[in-house]
Amino acid sequence: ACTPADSKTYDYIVVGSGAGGIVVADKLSEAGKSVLLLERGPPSTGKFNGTQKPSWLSGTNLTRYDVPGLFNQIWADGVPSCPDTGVQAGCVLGGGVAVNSALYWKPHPDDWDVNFPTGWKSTDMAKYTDSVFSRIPGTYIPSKDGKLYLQQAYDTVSKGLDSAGFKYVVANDAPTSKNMSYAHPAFYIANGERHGPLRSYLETAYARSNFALYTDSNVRRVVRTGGHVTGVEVQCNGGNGHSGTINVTPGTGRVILAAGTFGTARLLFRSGIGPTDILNVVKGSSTDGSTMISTDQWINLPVGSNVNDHVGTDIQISHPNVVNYDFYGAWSNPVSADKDAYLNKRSGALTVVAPNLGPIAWTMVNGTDGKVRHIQWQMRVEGRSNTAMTITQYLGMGTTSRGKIDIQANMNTRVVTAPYLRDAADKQAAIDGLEAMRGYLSKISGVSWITPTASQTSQAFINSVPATVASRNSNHWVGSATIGSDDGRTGGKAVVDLDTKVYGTDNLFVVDASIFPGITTGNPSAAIFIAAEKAADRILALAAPAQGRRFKA
Ligand SMILES: Cc1cc2nc3c(=O)[nH]c(=O)nc-3n(C[C@H](O)[C@H](O)[C@H](O)COP(=O)(O)OP(=O)(O)OC[C@H]3O[C@@H](n4cnc5c(N)ncnc54)[C@H](O)[C@@H]3O)c2cc1C
Repeated sequence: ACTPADSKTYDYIVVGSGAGGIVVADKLSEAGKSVLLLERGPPSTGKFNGTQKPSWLSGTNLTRYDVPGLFNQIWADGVPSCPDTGVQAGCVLGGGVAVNSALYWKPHPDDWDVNFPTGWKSTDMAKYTDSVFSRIPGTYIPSKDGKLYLQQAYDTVSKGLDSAGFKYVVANDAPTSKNMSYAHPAFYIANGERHGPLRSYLETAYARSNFALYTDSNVRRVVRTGGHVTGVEVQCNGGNGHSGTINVTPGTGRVILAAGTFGTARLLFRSGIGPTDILNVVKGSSTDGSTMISTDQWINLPVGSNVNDHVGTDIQISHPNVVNYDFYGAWSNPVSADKDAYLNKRSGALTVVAPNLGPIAWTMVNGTDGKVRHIQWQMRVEGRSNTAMTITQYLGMGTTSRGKIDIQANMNTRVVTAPYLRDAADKQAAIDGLEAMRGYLSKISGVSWITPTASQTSQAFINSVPATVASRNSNHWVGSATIGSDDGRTGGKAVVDLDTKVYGTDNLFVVDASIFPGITTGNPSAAIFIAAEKAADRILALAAPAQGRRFKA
């Protein structure tokens, strides 16, 4: 049943329990602050009372979010998706880190040094990186018995990479080796179950008496007078949700938005923060128009205009040695020996992240504009035949193209400009990277090409895949509320300052993927955890807003 808000106040209200929100909420509560973490979605993993599971998991404290071999089934009934977001995203406890493939990479120094402003360079991030990796060590051997399972595709492709001159690394022991290198995929899995922030930071936060978590509680907008936020408006989403206005501690309390690249942008827009044309859409809407904060209090910032994502291009090969395991069948009819090995020993094929990833490889391309671009090659056993592998080229760190998101009158966010291959140098890097990889993969004896076909040039192939969300989406969206010292109110790109505080406010912050000025080399969640630890430190070091400022515009 829905619970109406009471008069309790919090030093910090954190909106969204994803990669950024969980970590920042834990660090703030560890410092003794009272913290409320608000999540719009329902519980996910078993540890936090999730319930979605196949019958063979009944009686266990596990759900489909916990068991790696069931990750294909996470979306089966649509429960975790965010229907108002325009792209795939997880609207459950844990956000992206509950629904993703749990791939986990210690960032390459360029991820900070090229993209981030002063104070957020790789040397500044080193201690937070150590902290994150001590709390979430990750592993490339998910099975508790220490063995790797279903390695046929991995073995086949890695032999080809060896003969092409690639170097094998243990990825998180060698984060700087991201050129002509490959690794076993690394995951935040422990004891054969999904680990990550849900099983580390959230558990420690949850054990503290100064921490509260409300699931099924959707924040509609922040309540503010001028630049000072007093609380948030919450709508109950059923389940155990809460509703009403929840306030921060008068004078000193703060609100942290961690609702993801789309969710945070939506909250800012609905709170009168963003480009005027987009705020006018909110003002014209039937849901928000009559109650929206008045135009004289709008804060004009470039929210939504610097978004980025890995540029995803799928190629497919096949090889007679590749074996396709029926992970979909594992939902209702698991191989009984595999089910027993999982239930009794947390070992075996069901500890393999569905749909079974092959080697992950990295290359770098020198751009025609003089800038280096990083590519991650992510292989999985899935495709047009039972012996096919799909290999996604993730063109990432160093790309210069950016896109834009906005909000529609029904309060759904959407991508208005996709961030893919808009600049010539990005496109050329995708072509050059592919051309080289085709050569490397041809070293695999017995390989056949599905796409591109042998007669198609790499240029023709890259050009044939539309630069749209439908064709290129990599689920790694960043950048709708970019961090920087170039204040967006006066022509800069930044929405938040170096303390992650929204420009023009004195107690509103953003701590999630939105603040990333550009995409990382690998899948981004580890970098988001690290950034969230760093942000917590900077926020805690800030003096409280001066009393009396709170009623000024
Ligand atoms: C299918 C998929 C696979 C992926 N695979 C990987 C991978 O293997 N490895 C990796 O590193 N990254 C992966 N990613 C990306 C990674 O999960 C995201 O980059 C990361 O989770 C983003 O963190 P965040 O904190 O910005 O937002 P999120 O993790 O999306 O969290 C935002 C949270 O805020 C909540 N929320 C939103 N709006 C509101 C509101 N108004 N009120 C209350 N709560 C709200 C959401 O429900 C959500 O829980 C994947 C993403 C997806 C979708």
